Amino acid sequence: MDIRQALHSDHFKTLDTQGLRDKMLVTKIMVPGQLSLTYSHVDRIIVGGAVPTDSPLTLSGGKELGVDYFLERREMGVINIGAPGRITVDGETVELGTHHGLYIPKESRDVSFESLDATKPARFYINSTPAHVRYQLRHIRPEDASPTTLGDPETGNVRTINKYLHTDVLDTCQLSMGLTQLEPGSMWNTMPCHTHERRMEVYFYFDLSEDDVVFHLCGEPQETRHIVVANEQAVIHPSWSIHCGFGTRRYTFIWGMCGENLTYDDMDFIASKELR
Ligand SMILES: O=C[C@H](O)[C@@H](O)CC(=O)C(=O)O
Ligand SMILES: [Zn+2]
Repeated sequence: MDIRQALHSDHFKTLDTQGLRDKMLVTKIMVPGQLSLTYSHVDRIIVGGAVPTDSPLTLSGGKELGVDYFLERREMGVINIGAPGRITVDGETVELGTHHGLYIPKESRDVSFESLDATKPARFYINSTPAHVRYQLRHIRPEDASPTTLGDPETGNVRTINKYLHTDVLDTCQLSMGLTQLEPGSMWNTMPCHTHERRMEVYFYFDLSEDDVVFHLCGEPQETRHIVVANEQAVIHPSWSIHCGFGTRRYTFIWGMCGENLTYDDMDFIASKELR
């Protein structure tokens, strides 16, 4: 696993472009035939992807976490952004179409990821966080994900926020996750932006062509920087950082949060004119 240390805002200020990318950007997520995981010291979130081709991919690596098996003391959220696939958790198989999600509870021992058709693989995006209670395995279909459409064409940010791992949908220990889809012609997400000192957040951008990018904004509100993000890359934010962006074209992203609370609306909004 790629290990990322936590980043202090004083250090953040001193970094150049490559330095920022090395600390915050995760580029190795969707690798055909592989399970790729990055471990962040920020609230110990694990971020990654599984792209099964000819054979199933199995979650292993308990040793790296100092436990007997991966989810011994963790929970996991998965959203499939590829073709249909299936996930088997301790003998129970769930078929996940495009944009279907799965919550896998603590103490799930055997977890494997498969594509229905190896030539059109599933692309499972994964977030996992420490957990201390075992809740229920749960399949979340896009229509279950509590959609809210907001924004305005005038401000270029018409988008639908789908909340997959959210208190209205299911119980989790600390992980929240959802998928936000922008309408054609809308390029901005999360503007006006916010921080939430109580939770860290990871943004994973996808549905971008080879030629398109997202200018992702991060940093303390009065000390912002941008990171140019390509398709299927993620940015890890400590809780002091804003997180928002604009694309060269519309895109979709998955957000995942963990920390002190599960209160989606617990955000401190920042007036755009206050940003520096
Ligand atoms: O804390 C919540 C997260 O930053 C996202 O859910 C915001 C988002 O999807 C959006 O405004 O487009
Ligand atoms: Zn946020």
